[in-house]
Amino acid sequence: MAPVIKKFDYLVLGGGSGGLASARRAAEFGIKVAVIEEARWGGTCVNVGCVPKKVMFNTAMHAEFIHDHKGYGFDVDVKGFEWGRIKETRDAYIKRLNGIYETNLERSKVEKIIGHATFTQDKCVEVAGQKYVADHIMIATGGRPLIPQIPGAEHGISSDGFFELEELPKKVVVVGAGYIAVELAGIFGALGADTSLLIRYDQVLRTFDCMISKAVTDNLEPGNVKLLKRTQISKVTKESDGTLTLETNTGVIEKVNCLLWAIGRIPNSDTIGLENIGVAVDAHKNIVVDEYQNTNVPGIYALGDVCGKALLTPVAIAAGRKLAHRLFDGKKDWKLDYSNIPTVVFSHPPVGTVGLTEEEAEKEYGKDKLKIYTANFVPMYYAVLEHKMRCNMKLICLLPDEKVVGLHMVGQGCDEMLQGFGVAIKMGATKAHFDSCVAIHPTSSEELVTLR
Ligand SMILES: Cc1cc2nc3c(=O)[nH]c(=O)nc-3n(C[C@H](O)[C@H](O)[C@H](O)COP(=O)(O)OP(=O)(O)OC[C@H]3O[C@@H](n4cnc5c(N)ncnc54)[C@H](O)[C@@H]3O)c2cc1C
Ligand SMILES: NC(=O)C1=CN([C@@H]2O[C@H](COP(=O)(O)OP(=O)(O)OC[C@H]3O[C@@H](n4cnc5c(N)ncnc54)[C@H](OP(=O)(O)O)[C@@H]3O)[C@@H](O)[C@H]2O)C=CC1
Ligand SMILES: N[C@@H](CCC(=O)N[C@@H](CSSC[C@H](NC(=O)CC[C@H](N)C(=O)O)C(=O)NCC(=O)O)C(=O)NCC(=O)O)C(=O)O
Repeated sequence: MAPVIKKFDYLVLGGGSGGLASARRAAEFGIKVAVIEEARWGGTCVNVGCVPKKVMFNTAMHAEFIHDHKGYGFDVDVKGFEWGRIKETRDAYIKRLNGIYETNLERSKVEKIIGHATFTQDKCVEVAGQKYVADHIMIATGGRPLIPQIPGAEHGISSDGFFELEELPKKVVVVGAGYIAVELAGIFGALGADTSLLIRYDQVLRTFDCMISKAVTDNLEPGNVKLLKRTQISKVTKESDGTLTLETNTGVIEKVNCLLWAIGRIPNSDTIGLENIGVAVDAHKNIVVDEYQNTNVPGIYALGDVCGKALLTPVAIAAGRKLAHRLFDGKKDWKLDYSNIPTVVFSHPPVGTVGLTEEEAEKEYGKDKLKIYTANFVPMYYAVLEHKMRCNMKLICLLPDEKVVGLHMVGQGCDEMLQGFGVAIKMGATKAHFDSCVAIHPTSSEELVTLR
């Protein structure tokens, strides 16, 4: 006899950032909620994304600061760096977080279902032979790294594999020009690996403001990352000594210990039986949703990376919580406003950006309607050091009242500097509002309120 179909008020596919946040918020409203997860609680962010990446970024920051100790008068001998040790403590931290997330679900009275979820033709969700139904079903199955279709590509790893590395590879090649490529190449470089970054064009982060793109590209080599422009791999061969030989359009790269693909991600929408229920996806397999996270099928919603828009943890969390309030808390109009989402790239030094790029602003409003303010300075931290990492800032203002429509910066501390400015911009701040705030001295952030 077939097992009885279990019914919930709210069924969530995916126990990552969006799924967990939405499920737990929904459970606060006294309804019956379940979340299905096939791997580890916490999803990409906790297990193979933001969290372990930030630990490694912090590790890399230590490596950078060690070089600066001498300039500040310290006589410090570095005897070595143990990748294995930070990996062990990092793994233990992630394991603790997995447990915390599991306990949080139990505390919130959200039922946990372990296994791979797929939609069936009879409009159920099936996990390991058990069927489930719900009045409201939300898909937050995230995405996975893209691996190119070239001979030998399987000898490379993705960002997932980065977190499995047991030691710092001697010679590394990272391929890609986005967030992940820049962040992971920066970490490898700072920690002392012979690191090359292969990009298809002339700059990294090409979708960012041109100032950011140029500054981050220029900062790669001083950050111990060799940049190979207009270079694409056509074939990867694994040699008998275990190293990789890469054939590219600009030459052969030999004796590579680690090849890392960071060329984008694809949504996990093709493994969940969407065809059985007719949920629409776009040409990139992103689930198509409206501004309320509704798919084309009533009662089925999607959010986070699987929708392909602003692939960031706080976006998935915020969309998930808003949806829970809309469906179960009577907040009929609640939805996430996807405009002015602040974001940081943990490059060396980091990037902070919110709002329109200069190119986007020109396209939307016309060049003559904009006033652009910039700053380019050496932060005081470097005053007593031989090496200098400049800080670049840009404020894009819309005339006549100079409403700030874009803020871009790259430099030491810009990661932590952005959130407050993000609030101001979300409130509709003008240049005059920025100017009316007295500077905090001496900080890099004061430059943003004294621009002329
Ligand atoms: C290397 C890296 C670094 C990043 N750094 C940052 C950062 O610094 N800041 C930031 O904001 N964002 C960062 N991100 C992006 C961030 O991790 C994602 O935007 C976020 O995790 C998306 O959340 P989600 O809920 O949409 O999906 P996920 O967190 O990916 O969760 C999806 C979950 O669904 C599960 N799942 C998939 N299919 C099924 C199925 N059929 N059945 C059951 N379970 C299933 C998966 O196992 C997974 O646990 C980073 C990403 C990567 C890869
Ligand atoms: N700090 C944060 O908040 C982080 C956020 N994330 C999120 O995860 C998302 C995914 O990251 P990521 O995988 O870096 O993707 P991105 O979309 O950021 O970047 C991928 C880049 O790789 C380049 N590329 C594409 N195809 C190829 C190819 N065949 N060969 C070489 N290069 C190629 C493209 O740049 P080009 O066209 O110039 O070649 C493309 O922009 C990010 O967009 C971000 O939203 C990830 C990490 C950190
Ligand atoms: N922002 C601080 C705090 C870091 C932090 O949030 N730590 C997390 C690490 S996992 S980071 C995983 C990520 N969390 C967040 O992004 C933090 C969420 C924010 N505080 C909020 O509530 O909106 C996420 O995917 N969340 C989904 C969800 O919370 O439902 C933690 O310890 N969490 C334990 C706990 O929550 O009890 C920092 O960077 O130091």
